[in-house]
Amino acid sequence: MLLSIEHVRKAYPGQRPVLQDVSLALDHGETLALTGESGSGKSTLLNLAGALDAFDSGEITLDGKALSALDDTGRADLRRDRVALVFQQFNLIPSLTVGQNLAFHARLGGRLDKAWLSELSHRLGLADLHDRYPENLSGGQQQRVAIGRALAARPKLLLADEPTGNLDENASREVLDLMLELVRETGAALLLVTHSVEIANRLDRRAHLAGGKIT
Ligand SMILES: Nc1ncnc2c1ncn2[C@@H]1O[C@H](COP(=O)(O)OP(=O)(O)OP(=O)(O)O)[C@@H](O)[C@H]1O
Repeated sequence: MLLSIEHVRKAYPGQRPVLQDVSLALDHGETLALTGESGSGKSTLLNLAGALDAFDSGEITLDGKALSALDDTGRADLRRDRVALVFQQFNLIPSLTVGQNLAFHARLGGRLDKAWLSELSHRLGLADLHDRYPENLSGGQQQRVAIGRALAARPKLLLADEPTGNLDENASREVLDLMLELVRETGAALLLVTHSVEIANRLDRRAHLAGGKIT
């Protein structure tokens, strides 16, 4: 098992708990769609799964490591080695070129493999765009850079929060196709937040979040 979430509770200060008792498991290489109404806590759960935030009780185990036992530094180390994220807003670094954005996280984590990066860049149709800046790319191109950047370090877990939410239908299909293809090829597991039933149906499994629990 790559990711195991057991009876997790999470409340933001001064609020009722967003997650009351969430249990969910994800195997190596498995793809899972997380659905739920706006405000149900999907992004919160994704952040916890990626060791980006702390939870109140329960346990999350990522690649054999219990997150409750880690401090901020421990969580940051685990995240850097195992996890990558793709967001709806692309979140590229505006002052870096496409080529520099692609290499950024892999380089930070000391896992830059130039041959793999070059293959990724070709597969994602980005080879001719390396010298451009994000602002001069279409949304679909920006998200392809974000996916390349995420997979460059060969993460075991890819977390994607509405990754095609800002794209039109064609770009959305193209980006999703490429992401699923590369995820399956690299053996990464994928936890993807989506409102789309069509997208959810393309993944191995689906979990629905409501009332602070998986239903
Ligand atoms: N950092 C935070 N501090 C305080 N409250 C927060 C924080 N992040 C989220 N919340 C609250 O927690 C609840 C769940 O938010 P979350 O973003 O996890 O939901 P979501 O299901 O991803 O929503 P959406 O589909 O609209 O993105 C919301 O009521 C939100 O206002």
